[in-house]
Amino acid sequence: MISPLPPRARRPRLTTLITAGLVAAVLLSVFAVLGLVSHNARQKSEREARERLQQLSWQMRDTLNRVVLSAINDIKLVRELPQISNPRSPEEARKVLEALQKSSPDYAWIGLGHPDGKVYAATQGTLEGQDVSTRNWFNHGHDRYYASDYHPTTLLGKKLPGSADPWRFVDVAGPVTGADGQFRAVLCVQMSWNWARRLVQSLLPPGAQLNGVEIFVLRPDGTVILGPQGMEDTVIRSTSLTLAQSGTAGSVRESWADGKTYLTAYALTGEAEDRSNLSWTVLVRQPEAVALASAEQLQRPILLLGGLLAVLAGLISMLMARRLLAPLNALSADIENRLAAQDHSAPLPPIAQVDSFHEGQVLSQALAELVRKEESHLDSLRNLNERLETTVAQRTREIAGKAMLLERALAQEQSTQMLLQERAAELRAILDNAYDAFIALDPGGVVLDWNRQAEKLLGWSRAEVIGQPLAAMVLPPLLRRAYERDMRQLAENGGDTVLNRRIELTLHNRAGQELTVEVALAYVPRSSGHLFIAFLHDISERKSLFASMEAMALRDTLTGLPNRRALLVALNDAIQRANRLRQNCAVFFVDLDRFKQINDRYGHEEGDELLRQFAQRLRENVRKTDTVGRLAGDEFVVILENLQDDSAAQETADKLRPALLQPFKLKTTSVTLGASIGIAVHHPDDPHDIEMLLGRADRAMYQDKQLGKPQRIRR
Ligand SMILES: Nc1nc2c(ncn2[C@@H]2O[C@H](COP(=O)(O)OP(=O)(O)OP(=O)(O)O)[C@@H](O)[C@H]2O)c(=O)[nH]1
Repeated sequence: MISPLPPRARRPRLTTLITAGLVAAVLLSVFAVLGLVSHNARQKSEREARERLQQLSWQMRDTLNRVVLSAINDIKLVRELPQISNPRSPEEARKVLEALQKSSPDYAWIGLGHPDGKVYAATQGTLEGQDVSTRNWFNHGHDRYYASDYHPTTLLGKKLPGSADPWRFVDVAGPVTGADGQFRAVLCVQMSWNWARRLVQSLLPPGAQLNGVEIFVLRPDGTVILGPQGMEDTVIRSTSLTLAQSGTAGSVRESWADGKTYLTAYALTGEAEDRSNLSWTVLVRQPEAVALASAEQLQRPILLLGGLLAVLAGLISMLMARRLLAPLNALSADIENRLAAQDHSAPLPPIAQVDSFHEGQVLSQALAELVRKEESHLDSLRNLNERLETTVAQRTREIAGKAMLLERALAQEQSTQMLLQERAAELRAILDNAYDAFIALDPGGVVLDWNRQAEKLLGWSRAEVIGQPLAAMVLPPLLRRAYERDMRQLAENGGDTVLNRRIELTLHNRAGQELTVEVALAYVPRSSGHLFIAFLHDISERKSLFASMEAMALRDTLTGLPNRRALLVALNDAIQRANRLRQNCAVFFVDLDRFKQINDRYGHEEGDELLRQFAQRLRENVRKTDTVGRLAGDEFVVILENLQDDSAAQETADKLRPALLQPFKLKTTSVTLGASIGIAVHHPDDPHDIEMLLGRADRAMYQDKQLGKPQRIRR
């Protein structure tokens, strides 16, 4: 099976991309051209505007200079006249002055101030005789030509006819000297400021005013002495003013106090060599927006043209792209149909061939080749797939058969497991309820299992001992080394000395009490580590019972003394010790005299009591290391050891006799009776014969009884 292609994300068509790309390129070009043209147009407009404004400022400056210079020239000319330099009368001088005024209508007043500070002659006689000694023109015009700043009139204004604007004047003055070169007077021309206003109007044609061009004349402190309406007498601080006052002329772009940006041309009036006469600043400004309006206007048609070009380019590119991509679209539709075809075994028409352009031709041929290869590849895949499916079906059948077998084996295994678990549970129950304690150990002696009986016997719970070494817990220290040796031997060679046999062991329980147990040990070989199992049975009680019974069998029940059996053993041991130590030992055979009569007279109980007291007296009168026993009836035996010589036994018997003759206090009476003592001594080199030794003692006792006195030792 061929896996289907993943779903395709929606992508724009190539026609759209080409059209969009071309439109974007055209728009980009238009904007680039627009930017360039606009920039150049702005620069050009600005340059032209600046030039215009500068020309205006220069014209204004030159005209101002020229007017003031012309006034100075007039003064220079007139002062040479004798009517002025040496007037005969004020009338004579006045005539000359009025003639000058007539030729220059803007000369509002021309006067001649004498050194005494009073006006000597003046046009229309105005201010004649008045004191002008405090006026600037009078003071500065003594020795040089002086042109004053614009100023509102003081004296003269009141004398002149009324005007809409207050009268403002510019004073131009110069010294008048006589033929002898002596100072005679100051000649002053006061020019009405109206000529300056007219000058502005003549320089600014209506068109320029419409374009927002404005001319300012400023005093050095920035006060507007000539400017647009409302701005006169205000103070301006601007870069252009500063630049102009540095003596340069030019133009700047700057912000004015109204917040707008203006192109401003600046120039400084007065003579470059000496500006002390006149240093007004001429500023000619135009709002930048207006100055550059032509450049801005140029942008609109370019934009329009660009837009049209973009639309046109889009249309053309779309048509071209469609035409170019039509064969490719047919090709891709063909491929899509092939991809969408469900039945891959059905034959599909061949890939369409594109012959209209080279790349399409190469692409369609390459695709046709690819499709051919893919179809052949698909055929191989189909064949492979069929073979694979057959193989898979066969393997599946085999696996199903094996799975069934495995299932059966698993079921069998499960039932075996259950059986095993049941057996294990049974075994556990058997072990837990076993009469004996059960312990399982690994070859290292570590506890692996521990039944309930083991818990009872030894005191540790199963949980406490699992994983613990057994020997350290239950074996007395002395036995541990032997136990470890035995365990090693068991692990190495099976240790048949202990395996499968019952052995007796002494153990400690948890409380530290000693227990005697009978152990049956078995060895279980296993693939997962060998196992020793031990069954322990407590035989402590049986042992103590046996011991007490054994003790009873060796004791005389009436007197508590060793009986005949014990005496024979003790005598045997004494002979062995005597032989080993090369010392003598002796046997006393002691028999009560006329004991029968006690029984007969006082009864058996009193007879028993007498026997007990007699035994006690015997015990008290020999050494602790000596043995006193009762042979039978009223016959007793004393075994004496560590005797230095032959007389030692006789001496002991001699000491014993009087003690035995002391009265015995019975319940009902007190009796005194003697005892016959037979002595037999064993020397280290004598034959080891117990019966013979006892017989000798018995015979000696009989003789003693017969004699009624102690006998000498007989060999
Ligand atoms: N009360 C008592 N009497 C016993 C016991 N065993 C033996 N007799 C008695 O001790 C007596 C021993 O008698 P005999 O051997 O003649 O000794 P005897 O009377 O002392 O005579 P002689 O030895 O010749 O002086 C018997 O009468 C026994 O019945 C016993 O355990 N208790």
